[in-house]
Amino acid sequence: MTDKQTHFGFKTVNEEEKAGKVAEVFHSVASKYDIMNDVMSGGLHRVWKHFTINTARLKKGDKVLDIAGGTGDLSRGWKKRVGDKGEVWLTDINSSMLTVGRDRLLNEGTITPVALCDAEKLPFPDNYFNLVSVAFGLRNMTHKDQALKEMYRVLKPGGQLLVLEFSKVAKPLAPVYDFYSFKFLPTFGQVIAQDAESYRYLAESIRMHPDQETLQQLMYDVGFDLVDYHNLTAGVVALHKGTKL
Ligand SMILES: C[S@@+](CC[C@H](N)C(=O)[O-])C[C@H]1O[C@@H](n2cnc3c(N)ncnc32)[C@H](O)[C@@H]1O
Repeated sequence: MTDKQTHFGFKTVNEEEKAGKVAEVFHSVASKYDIMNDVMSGGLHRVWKHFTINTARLKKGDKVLDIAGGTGDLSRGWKKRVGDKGEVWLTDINSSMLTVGRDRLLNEGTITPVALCDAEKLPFPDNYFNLVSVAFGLRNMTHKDQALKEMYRVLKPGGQLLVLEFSKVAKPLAPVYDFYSFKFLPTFGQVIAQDAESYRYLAESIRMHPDQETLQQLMYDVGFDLVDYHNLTAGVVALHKGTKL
């Protein structure tokens, strides 16, 4: 792999191709995204997100940026935490995912601003947010370091970044997890979303994502302090926390 190439699942692609390929995945799955999440994780994604929302250092009136927010699960939780005086931005690079998220929040009576934007080039001022979150999004970004730098830039001093992402599962579980990921996920994808390929990408992209310690180091490298992580479901997922001092 040259330094102008990157991973798209197990494939090596030119860097400028990756965002387009990721976009195809999420345009394709947007309408079935929520039901697929429940089926694939047996509802566990709700527990992981609940844990994330409860972990955050937030108070009423705070400002929160939900990056790669998709269908809005975290944004909804953030809005409850910060109240009507707070500000929660639901953002995503993908118009299909963002439209589903915006409509869903509006239908539930959650009024919150929405922005279509790339995490690697955030359209927000420096030192603005008390909290930035990214759930299951970092894995899909071409330049993770650039995206993390942007998250750091828009946080206020004292602000917190929360990264919820698939991670490296505990060794004894790996064979079962691999069997499930590569045999069952594409089949669920085919039956429910008529798209096996996107769910094969999901399984592959998880394997190519940095493990717990590597992501922790990446966060330190871009400037975060007090970086630690909490494994959930034996490391299927990890919640990384970092603070901008
Ligand atoms: C698996 S979904 C996660 C959605 C939501 N956060 C959740 O936890 O259910 C990943 C999201 O990342 C978004 N995404 C991928 N690359 C991105 C980028 N460079 N900037 C912003 N969003 C991105 C996709 O469009 C997609 O909506």
